[in-house]
Amino acid sequence: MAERPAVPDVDRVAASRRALERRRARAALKRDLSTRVVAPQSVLRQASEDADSDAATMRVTDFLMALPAIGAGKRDRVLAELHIAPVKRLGGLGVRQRGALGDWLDERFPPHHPRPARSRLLVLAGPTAVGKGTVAARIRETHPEIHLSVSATTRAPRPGEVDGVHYYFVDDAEFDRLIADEQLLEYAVVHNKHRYGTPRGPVDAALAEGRTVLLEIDLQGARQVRAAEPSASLVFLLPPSWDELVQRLVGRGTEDAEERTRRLRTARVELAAQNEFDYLVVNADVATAAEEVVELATDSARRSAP
Ligand SMILES: Nc1ncnc2c1ncn2[C@@H]1O[C@H](COP(=O)(O)OP(=O)(O)OP(=O)(O)O)[C@@H](O)[C@H]1O
Ligand SMILES: Nc1nc2c(ncn2[C@@H]2O[C@H](COP(=O)(O)O)[C@@H](O)[C@H]2O)c(=O)[nH]1
Repeated sequence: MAERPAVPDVDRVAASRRALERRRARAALKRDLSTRVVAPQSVLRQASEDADSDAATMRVTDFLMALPAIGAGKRDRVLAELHIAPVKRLGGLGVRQRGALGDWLDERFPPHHPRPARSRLLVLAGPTAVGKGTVAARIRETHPEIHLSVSATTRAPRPGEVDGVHYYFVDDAEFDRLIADEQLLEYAVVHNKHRYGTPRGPVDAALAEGRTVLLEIDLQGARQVRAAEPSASLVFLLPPSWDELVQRLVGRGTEDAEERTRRLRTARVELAAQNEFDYLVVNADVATAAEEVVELATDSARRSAP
């Protein structure tokens, strides 16, 4: 029998580097699935459209285990029910298997359906460090006709933050007074730490002038606004990936490790609630995300015009 030619060392090194990159990319994709930064249906779609994608090379067992609230028992029952062998990779599924898995995902993780905007009151929410403040600042710069609400907060200013511009920085007694006088449209303790609230007066005044109003607030606040004003449009800002979100939080450098952990815990809860929102906007690029939000605002204004 002819001997196989030896694989040159350089090829072996390159191949093992590629394999390592693949494993890292699949691990990142699993983090995106478990935190709901990406929908499982879009990963399945990617796997079927591009045989060379990271999604295609992921084992179905790993894919299922990365989904929120799916343990080993559930995984095995799903594989048996859908007649999928545990060794299968997403890219190697047959048409029927892919269809069955897609149907199961749709039932277990209902896809998001955008809802048309109905009023000039727009809420921008999303996990910590996704870029809500940055996108809002860009809108302030490029669309001065949109009124950006300035919140009251009991947290201390960060370097560079100006009272009355970024927030109204108040103490606990003042925040209590605002609540007692019913001056807040909504308020909440955010990240289990400080209180934040939207002053009602400026919002009412801007709406009365026919302006579009943008509130940059957390999930609890968004829910309160929806309850008080059901026609408000709720926009949820998503990061391009979980790792990018962590990178942005660390890169901002304004929180210590304990506070970052607290914020990332809240981020998971907020991401799990994204389907409550009318629109999902991915903030991969600030200018593009800001324009998408402005378009929604313009659309709302048109629909709510008398
Ligand atoms: N599209 C983007 N690409 C890269 N970096 C971004 C992008 N958007 C925002 N950032 C950066 O991410 C960091 C967090 O942004 P920002 O403070 O606006 O987030 P946030 O959602 O308002 O956070 P929090 O809820 O914690 O206040 C900042 O350093 C900002 O410069
Ligand atoms: N419910 C409300 N949440 C608010 C308001 N203003 C800001 N926020 C949210 O707080 C966190 C943390 O903000 P940070 O400036 O300390 O990083 C962030 O998610 C904001 O959206 C508000 O008036 N009401």
